[in-house]
Amino acid sequence: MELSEVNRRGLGLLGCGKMGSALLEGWLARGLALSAVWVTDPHPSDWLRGLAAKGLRLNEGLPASPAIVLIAVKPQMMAEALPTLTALGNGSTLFLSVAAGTSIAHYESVLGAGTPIVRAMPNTPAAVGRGITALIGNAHASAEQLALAETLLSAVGQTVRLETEAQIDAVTGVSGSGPAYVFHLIEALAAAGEAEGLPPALAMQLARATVTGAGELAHRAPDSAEQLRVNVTSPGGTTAAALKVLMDPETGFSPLLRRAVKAAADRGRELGQ
Ligand SMILES: NC(=O)C1=CN([C@@H]2O[C@H](COP(=O)(O)OP(=O)(O)OC[C@H]3O[C@@H](n4cnc5c(N)ncnc54)[C@H](OP(=O)(O)O)[C@@H]3O)[C@@H](O)[C@H]2O)C=CC1
Ligand SMILES: O=C(O)[C@@H]1CCC=N1
Repeated sequence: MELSEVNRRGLGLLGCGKMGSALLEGWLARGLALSAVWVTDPHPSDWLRGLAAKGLRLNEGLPASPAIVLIAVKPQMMAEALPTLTALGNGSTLFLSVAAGTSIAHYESVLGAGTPIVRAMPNTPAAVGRGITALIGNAHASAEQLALAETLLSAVGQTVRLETEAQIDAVTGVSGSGPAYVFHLIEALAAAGEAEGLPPALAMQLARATVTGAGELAHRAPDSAEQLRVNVTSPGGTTAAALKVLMDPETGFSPLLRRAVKAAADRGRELGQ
């Protein structure tokens, strides 16, 4: 099943906020027809309204048997939103969920045990084609349906298949939530620059360019992250002085990120209860 099949049978989107929009934007850029998209969202953005004026179906329900339905509502809205989709369960429609926490077993219990489901965890760099999405299907998702989910998700970045659903909470802690840690790094780096006497705008410009530049270098260079770090670090120099603080085994980055990623993964597990 390829994009032509989606254009023929349609794609439903339940919840089109930050993540749903990022994915939809990428798919439209890759050839998904506006006329094949049905979106349900109580407060559509101006962008969505603009697309509706050009042929996307907004809050008009769903087609009789869409190839795929993307579920992109917050886990907290799931109890209200999911029952609206039960008529499509146990059929040939693939459900693709990006919601943190909500398990495949939960979808099966609401939509029907024979429903093809792919659970995925993307991230917001998908909006610029640089996301990474981990995915796993249930027993009823065919090889073609998994391939379709992968085709769609690879339109907005890299994809990886998981071996077990249990891995997805750790994935959420690393890459799903991860962009927020990096944006906070920019904020914290800029604040530290200000504390060293730089004007706020200059500190922010330096911090943002440094994080995005280092990210691009990590993306393009063949070297390991460790080697890229070593390349910046002159013996006895300024970077070594900073890394002594950041690589402290008790108070440095590693134990801090370990706690942060654990908190995110634990919250994912909690949302799944
Ligand atoms: N943001 C991210 O970085 C990532 C998010 N996710 C997952 O994606 C999902 C969506 O997150 P995100 O896009 O950030 O959240 P948003 O709040 O931006 O988007 C959710 C959208 O769903 C709408 N909505 C609420 N209730 C319903 C309903 N009953 N039917 C249809 N639509 C409804 C919301 O409308 P309103 O605002 O009016 O309530 C909103 O537009 C979550 O499950 C999250 O776990 C996964 C990976 C990364
Ligand atoms: O914060 C959240 O719960 C979602 C899941 C991953 C990123 N955002």
